Amino acid sequence: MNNVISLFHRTARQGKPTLAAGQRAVPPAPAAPSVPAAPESAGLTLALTIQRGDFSLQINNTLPLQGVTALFGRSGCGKTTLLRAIAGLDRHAGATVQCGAAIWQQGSHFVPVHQRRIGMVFQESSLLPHLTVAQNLLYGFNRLAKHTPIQLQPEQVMQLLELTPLLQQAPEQLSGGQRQRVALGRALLSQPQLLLLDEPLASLDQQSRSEILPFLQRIASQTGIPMLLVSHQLDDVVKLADNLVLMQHGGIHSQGPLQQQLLQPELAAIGAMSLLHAKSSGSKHHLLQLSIGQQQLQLPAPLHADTASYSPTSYRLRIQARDVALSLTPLNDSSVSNQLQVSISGINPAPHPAETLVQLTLEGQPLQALLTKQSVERLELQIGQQVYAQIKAVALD
Ligand SMILES: Nc1ncnc2c1ncn2[C@@H]1O[C@H](COP(=O)(O)OP(=O)(O)OP(=O)(O)O)[C@@H](O)[C@H]1O
Repeated sequence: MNNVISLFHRTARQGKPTLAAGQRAVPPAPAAPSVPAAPESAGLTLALTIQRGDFSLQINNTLPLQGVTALFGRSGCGKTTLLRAIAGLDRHAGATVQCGAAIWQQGSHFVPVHQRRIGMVFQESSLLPHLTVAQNLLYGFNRLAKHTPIQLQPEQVMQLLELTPLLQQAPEQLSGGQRQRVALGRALLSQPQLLLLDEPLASLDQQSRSEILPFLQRIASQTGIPMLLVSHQLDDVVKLADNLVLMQHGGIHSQGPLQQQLLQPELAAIGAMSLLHAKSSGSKHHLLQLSIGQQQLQLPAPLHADTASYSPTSYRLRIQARDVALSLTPLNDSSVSNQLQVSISGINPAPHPAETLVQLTLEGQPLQALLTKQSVERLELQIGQQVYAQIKAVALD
């Protein structure tokens, strides 16, 4: 059984991800350049009605402007249309787009895309082919309007994204993942108050995706610049996002903190999973010692976790519902070492008629278990009951 639990390190300082652990090709983030925190903001207020043939997008919502917010939904539900309207790439009459205190569109007022403080990265990076990496990075930075507040210097961005070795290369000499890193750097150097990322990993193979994810996590934790991330991949969303906006049929079905949003039945249909926040008290014999409230679990430490420079204090655990089993009493004769006391908070139908999705509460955090209906009946599981959750196999992403 693979990928049962994935670990993502979060800084104790900010409570946001800084550097993913596990199969990362990227070492822990170097000492972070000091980056001023982005100002607190009231959110991204949107009022839009867009009609395109049979498709209509209707949005009347305020999205968070903190951390990473994923726009998630089926193909054709309107994610890119919404992102383009936010960026000002498309102008739609009657729309309102307000980012914090900045009104980008309202009535006849329309701030063109180049005057919105937005950094954008798309599926295919659009680096200028005749310029080196350094020149690409600095292209926009050297042309910033005089009054633009500089929150990130080129050296900081190069360090953050480990671009220094690539500076003299041409875009055609870079791998897909490296090109996306440069595109991210260029976007950051435009001094954005919001990063818009439209499937930035979609054109990459699995190896490149896992290489670039930690950099996205670094950006989120070390710059404080809010990100709106369009993604088809729930796995990527769970690794990166703090909030999830679930889009359906041209509208926002629901939005909220990722941990709660994962309980939405629409997401369970894709593959129910849970996100748990755990604290670490270090590692022993290559096993990370983690606690969730009063309860403990152990997981194989990421390979670089034993180094002195790598000592995160909090982690996110991603657990597939199908990898959680339940018993009425603690099991002492099982190979499963992670056994946690939980209470049943819901028993719901699963997409497959033979299965049931059991919602659990573990020290105040939601956990889901996908069981057969037969097992639920045999154990006579009921809401409110205290049971033991065995998290079967353990693997790190
Ligand atoms: N230029 C256009 N003219 C007409 N219809 C369009 C145009 N662009 C998009 N659409 C339609 O608008 C709808 C929403 O498209 P959009 O690209 O926003 O969806 P999406 O959720 O981003 O999809 P995907 O995940 O596949 O990228 C789709 O039904 C699409 O066919």
